[in-house]
Amino acid sequence: MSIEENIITCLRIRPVQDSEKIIECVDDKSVIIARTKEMFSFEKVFDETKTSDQIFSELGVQNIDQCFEGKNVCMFAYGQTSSGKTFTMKGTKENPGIIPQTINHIFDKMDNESVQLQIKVSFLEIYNETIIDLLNPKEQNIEIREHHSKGIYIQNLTEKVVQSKDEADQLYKQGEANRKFGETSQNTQSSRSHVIFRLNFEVRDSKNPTKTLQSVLNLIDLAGSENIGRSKTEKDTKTKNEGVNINKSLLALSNVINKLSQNNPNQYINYRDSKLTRLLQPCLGGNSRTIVICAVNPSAINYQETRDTLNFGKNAGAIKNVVNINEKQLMDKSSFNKEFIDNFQRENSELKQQVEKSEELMKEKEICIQSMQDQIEELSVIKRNHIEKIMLQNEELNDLRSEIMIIRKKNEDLKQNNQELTQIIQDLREKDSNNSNDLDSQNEVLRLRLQIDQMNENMGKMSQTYQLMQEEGLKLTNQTQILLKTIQDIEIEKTQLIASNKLLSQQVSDMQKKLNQKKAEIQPNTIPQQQQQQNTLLNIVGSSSSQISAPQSNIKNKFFWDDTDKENVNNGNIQDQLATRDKFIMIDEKVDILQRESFILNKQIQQNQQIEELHIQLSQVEHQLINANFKINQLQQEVLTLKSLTSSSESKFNSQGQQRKSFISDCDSSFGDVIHKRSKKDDYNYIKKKIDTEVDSFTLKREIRNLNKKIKSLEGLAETQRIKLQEKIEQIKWVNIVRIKLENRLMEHDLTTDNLLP
Ligand SMILES: Nc1ncnc2c1ncn2[C@@H]1O[C@H](COP(=O)(O)OP(=O)(O)OP(=O)(O)O)[C@@H](O)[C@H]1O
Repeated sequence: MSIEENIITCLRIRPVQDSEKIIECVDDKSVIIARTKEMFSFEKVFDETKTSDQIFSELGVQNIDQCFEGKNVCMFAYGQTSSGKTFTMKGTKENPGIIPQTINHIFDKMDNESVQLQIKVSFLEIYNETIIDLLNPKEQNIEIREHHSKGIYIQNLTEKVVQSKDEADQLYKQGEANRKFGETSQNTQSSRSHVIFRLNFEVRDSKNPTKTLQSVLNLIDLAGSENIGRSKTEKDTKTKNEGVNINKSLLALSNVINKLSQNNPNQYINYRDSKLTRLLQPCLGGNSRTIVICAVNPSAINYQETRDTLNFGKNAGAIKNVVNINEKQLMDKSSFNKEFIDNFQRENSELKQQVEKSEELMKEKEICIQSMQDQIEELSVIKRNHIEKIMLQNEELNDLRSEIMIIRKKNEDLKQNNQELTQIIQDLREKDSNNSNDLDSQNEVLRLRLQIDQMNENMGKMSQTYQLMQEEGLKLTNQTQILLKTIQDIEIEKTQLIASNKLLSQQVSDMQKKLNQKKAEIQPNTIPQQQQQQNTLLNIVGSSSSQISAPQSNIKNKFFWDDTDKENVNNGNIQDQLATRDKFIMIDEKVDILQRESFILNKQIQQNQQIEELHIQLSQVEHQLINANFKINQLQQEVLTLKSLTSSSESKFNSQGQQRKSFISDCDSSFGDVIHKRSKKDDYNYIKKKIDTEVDSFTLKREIRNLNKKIKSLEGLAETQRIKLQEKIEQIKWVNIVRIKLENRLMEHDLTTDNLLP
């Protein structure tokens, strides 16, 4: 039974903030565009006050129920982006749309009316002109096919039988999660694809068990048409491309609708222009009840899009579909059995053929498997060999790594040595131009080796010399100690001498005092001539010894003059004359004593002067001694420094020599081991480093030689100083002897003078 009916069109106006709306509802079936007063009629107009529940109960229930009667039903929302299509079809958690409400309704109806129903669910998406199975998005091979009896169908699309509301709901949610959404200028959660949620009904007719009713319910949420020029996402190539594809498919849909609306049976309808129109083909002018929900956003800015949608609805409403009740006649028992047996036999023969083919295939596969097993075996052997080889190579590699590590370490050491030695070589080259040109040659290496051997010999000798020097150094130290002791003794003697000198000075001053006393005693009893003589004597005492002889002769002259005078006075009192003469004799004697005393004093003064000179000499000698001591200390210090230098150089030389020896032997052995693995450059570097090491040894030995020379020269200097010191000591000894002699003389003189004193 077929029923011709128009596509049912409804309008849903979404609520907007804009005060100026471009459409006005005339009644619940028509609207007019405010500006143009164009009127558009629909089966139903749902203004912004209508809820999703109301829409479903007024529009959904009655149409979906058609599926239970074997009629195909298709319901889709059409409109610009952000007009409320998804809100209408899917809805939100609080306001579930048509699809979730349909699921509820179907299973509620099944339960309530005991309908024997089998439902299969499939869910697909058309994204950028590609069909994606939303229940199995990994499936790539999804294609639209057409069958003479089945009609248009989708190959490999997942179809799942669902027994309950929850199962269906679960599948819907699963598909929704795989769906493509994105942000557009007008919608942050914009559908970037068309989605078709499909339910296949198979209803067993309770009145006639030989019949089943079969129908398909397509619930479609189309992607919104988008003004790409106005889109802020223009820069985003991906979004732009999506927009282009969406618009292209919607244009194809619009074209199909346009043509169909003209109701010209001869007109060619190009359903193949897009996947969308191809899939919707049965719903557009075919066997389906189709409900188009036109969704509009009535803001002034959307005037053109709203008008287009209204026109789309108008055109769609003009399309006539032929709705059939899709029955499937089930056979009676005998014909059913016959058909069943026929089918069974056909299937059986098909299966036999398949089995034969499979067996052939099996054999081929077995052969293949066998050859593959053989190959696997061969490969296993090869693999084992390879593993063994790899293990060996790994071991070799590890050995090589450790060798490389050692060589690297040595190279680093050598680099360091090289840096030091390069400088030395440069010096050597400057000093010895003959050597400079030959350093790189093997001959030079040999020559250097000879030199090194010679130097080693010299080193042995030098070590002996060094020992001798040490012994001499010890001797020198002892001598120095003795000298120091002597200096100390001299110091003590010097102090004693100073004390004696003071004593002597005191004695001299005492003597002068005594002399003055004598003078004072003589003065009152002397005649003017005597006074003159006394004065002369005092003058003599105070002057040098050479001046003494003149006053003596004067005194004597005086005596002679006195004798003449005596004769002159003979004519007077003889007694007085005799007394006077005695007096004169006594004075004469006293004068003699004084003259002697004066002479002794002069001697003492001379000796004092000598002692003073000796003191000066002594202090000079002491000063020299201090200098010599200081120099000796310096020399000792230098000797010590040189000793430490020599010992450190020697130890450095020994350790470096040891290192070099071990390094050279290591290098030799490493070189021998890895010679086949090393390049010529390595060999060159190796030889160069060896030469450098030997040059280093040569330089060190030369340093030691220089140091030893220096030690020798210092020792010579020390010896000279020691001799000088010895001389000084001799001088001091001599001074002491002189001093002692002088002291003895002074002692003797003291005694003499004491006797002379009254
Ligand atoms: N009738 C309505 N009542 C309340 N909110 C609505 C209504 N219609 C749409 N909206 C809201 O408007 C926004 C856009 O709606 P929706 O995503 O359904 O548009 P769309 O036409 O599907 O857009 P697109 O084509 O870009 O996917 C959503 O936030 C939605 O919740």
